[in-house]
Amino acid sequence: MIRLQAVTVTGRLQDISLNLTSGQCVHLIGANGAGKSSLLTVLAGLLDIDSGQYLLLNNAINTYQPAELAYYRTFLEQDYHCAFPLTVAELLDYYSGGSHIDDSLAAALEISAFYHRPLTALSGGELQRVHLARVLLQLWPQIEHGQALLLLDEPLQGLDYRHQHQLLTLLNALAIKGNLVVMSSHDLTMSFDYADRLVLLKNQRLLACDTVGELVESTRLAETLDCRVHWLYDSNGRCAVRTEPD
Ligand SMILES: Nc1ncnc2c1ncn2[C@@H]1O[C@H](COP(=O)(O)OP(=O)(O)OP(=O)(O)O)[C@@H](O)[C@H]1O
Repeated sequence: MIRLQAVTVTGRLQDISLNLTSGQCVHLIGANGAGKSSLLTVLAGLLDIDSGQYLLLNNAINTYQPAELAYYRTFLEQDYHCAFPLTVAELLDYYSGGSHIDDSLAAALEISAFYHRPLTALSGGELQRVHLARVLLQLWPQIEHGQALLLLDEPLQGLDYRHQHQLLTLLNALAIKGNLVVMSSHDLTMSFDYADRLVLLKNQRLLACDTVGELVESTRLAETLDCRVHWLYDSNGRCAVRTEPD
C-alpha cells in the first residue's frame, strides 16, 4: 500500500526507504525528535518531501487531490484542537455524516456516557477517545471494507490501561480486515503484544523495519532508544519491558 524510496524532508527525515503492505499494525518506535510524527505527516500527504518518492497505492502522493486522500486515509494528529464549541455528538455527527456509530467502535472507545457533553467538559483521556472516534468515523465505510490507511500519532496518549487494550484490540481487528494501521508508540510492552511490525527510527533515519519477534531479541531497540532494554517473560510467554539508562 505504501512505498517510500529515499524520502528526505530537510531537518525532519533522512533517506527513508520503506514498504508497508495492507493488513497489519505497524508501530513506529523512536526517541523524542526521532521523526515519528514527521513520517506520519508525510504518509498522510500533509508534509511535502524534498527528495525521494512516496507511492500510495502505486500512485505518487502528489497526484492525489485532498478530497481523494481523505477517502483513503485518516490521520490522528497529536495536537488537534477543535476551534468550535461543539458537543461530542455534534463533532461525531459531522465526521460520520450522521450515520450510526458501529458497535465495535462504540464498545472499544466507550463514548456514550459523555456523548451529549461539550468537548470542553471532558477529561484528557475522554477527549482522546472522542478524537479517535472522529478519525475512524471519517473513513468508516472504507475501514469496514478493509481498504483504509489509518495513521495515528500516539493514540495511546492519555488513555487508561483498559482503554489502551480495547483500542489496540480494535486496531488489530481492523488490520485483519485488510486495513493498514501505522501508529507511533512509546510503550514497548504494548507494542510487543499488539504490533505486527516495528519501524525503528533514530535521528530522523530508519534503523530497522521488521516483525516484533525479529527485533525483540536484537540490540536494535536499545540502540534506537539509547537505553538498556530488558524483556521480562512470565510462564505464559507474556512479557513486560524494563528500561534503564545506558
Ligand atoms: N514543524 C516543524 N518544522 C521544522 N522541524 C520540525 C517540525 N516539527 C518537528 N521538527 C523537527 O523534526 C525532527 C523530528 O521531529 P518529530 O516531531 O517527527 O519527532 P517525533 O519522533 O515524533 O518526536 P516525539 O516523540 O517527541 O513526538 C525533530 O528534530 C524536530 O525538532
